Amino acid sequence: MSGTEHGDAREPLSGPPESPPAAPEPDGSTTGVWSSGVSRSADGALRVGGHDLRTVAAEHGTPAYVLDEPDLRARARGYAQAFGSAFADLAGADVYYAGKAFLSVAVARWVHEEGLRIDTSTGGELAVALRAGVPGAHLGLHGNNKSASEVRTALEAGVGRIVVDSLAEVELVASVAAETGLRAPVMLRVTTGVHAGGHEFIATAHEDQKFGLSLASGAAREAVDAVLAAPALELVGLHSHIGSQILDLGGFEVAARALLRLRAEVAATTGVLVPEVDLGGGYGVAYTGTEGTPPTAPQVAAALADVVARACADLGTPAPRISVEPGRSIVGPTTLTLYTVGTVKPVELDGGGQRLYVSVDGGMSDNLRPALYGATYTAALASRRSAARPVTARVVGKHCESGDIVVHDVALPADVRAGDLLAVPVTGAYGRSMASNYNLVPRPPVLAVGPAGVRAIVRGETVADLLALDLG
Ligand SMILES: Cc1ncc(COP(=O)(O)O)c(C=O)c1O
Ligand SMILES: N[C@@H](CCCC[NH3+])C(=O)O
Repeated sequence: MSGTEHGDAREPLSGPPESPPAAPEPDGSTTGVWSSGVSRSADGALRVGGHDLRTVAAEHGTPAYVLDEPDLRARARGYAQAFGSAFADLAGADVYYAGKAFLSVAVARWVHEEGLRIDTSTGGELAVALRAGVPGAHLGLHGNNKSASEVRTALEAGVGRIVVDSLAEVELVASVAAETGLRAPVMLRVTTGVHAGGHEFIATAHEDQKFGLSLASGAAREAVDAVLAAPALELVGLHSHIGSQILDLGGFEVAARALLRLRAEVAATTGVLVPEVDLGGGYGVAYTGTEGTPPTAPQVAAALADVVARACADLGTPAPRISVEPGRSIVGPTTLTLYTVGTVKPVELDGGGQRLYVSVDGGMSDNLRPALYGATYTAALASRRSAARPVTARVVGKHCESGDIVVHDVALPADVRAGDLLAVPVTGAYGRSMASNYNLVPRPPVLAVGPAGVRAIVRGETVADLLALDLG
């Protein structure tokens, strides 16, 4: 069962120019590529929440991630409400925001205030969520290679669930729990064999990859029995995450049915009815506006509730409490990256025609996804409107790699020039969170635009920060 191929590179680096689409105009909706607070002023500049991006750039510099706080809150609230109502007649549901997509103290606080729990996958993410004041009971800890110290911190913080990823980890968590005298609430991550998602590297439930306990090999069932036999462990749930950037929800039914079947078998053979089933995250978003319509939170919730109700009826077991872990679909569309254009270079192509290479002041260090997955984005002039004819452009970064591409193909006005601002939408998920200091480039700030105006919720790094890490 495969999802969309969106996200895979489709085109070699050189080749005949296409006529790529320009970025769609902001329309205030929540289904397009721009967050709902993005608009264009009468003189053609982009604004977020009424704040002119020229002013934002002048005050905070570029590159910068610009996050639309009301949009993020609305998406988080939308998930909480959609799952709350879709599962009201079953055993209820919790939505965990997947912090790996992007986590900061402010974001953790906002999503918590809007009714979400938080899924963390490292001690670092856990520390940020705890600093935000999210109660431990509303946090989960994931990870395929947790350290004893991460497990200890999680137990001491009273996390609601540690999602165990291997048989070795059953032992690790049991031994840390015994040491601390705390009973560990454990979920087991099961690989169901479903292959879904936008790219090989982000599909996570087929057999030949590192995550989870295989259902087919019997490891999942072995882990269930090991947890039930360990006095320091409490089996609170079964978990499956099938992949990311999924636009076709079909794979979730296969995975949910497999988990619910395992739950029914465990109940039949041990008498233990596992109370919760987590169906993971992975709901896709629109990056360019050409990939079809992504599912909305109410559509996802209704589809999953329907699957759970039918599967439980078929199996003759009561419905479990359900949880899900979306990251990208909550934070991705809330953020744009603002860049300043530097060098603009027309390049003659082998097959004839020209491509305009537009270099910006960031690149693969602030958005690794195009280089890692061939992911597609779009871009728009943010500082002015232009009536110049559209040309085939490629937005590239400032790093020493020809694969340092920000936007593979996009129509930009032929007069795009040094000093223009460019906005790349939908960079909120896996942008700042996968950023690096490659070429010793400082990582940009995350600027939140909200009721209090524009403020940095994550400070931009400086060269002094980089030098401070270097001990000579
Ligand atoms: C275990 C787990 N949960 C949740 C997520 C969040 O996925 P997404 O950001 O695609 O919703 C991921 C990432 O794919 C994951 O690995
Ligand atoms: N980092 C990936 C998604 C995988 C996330 C975690 N399983 C992306 O940018 O699409």
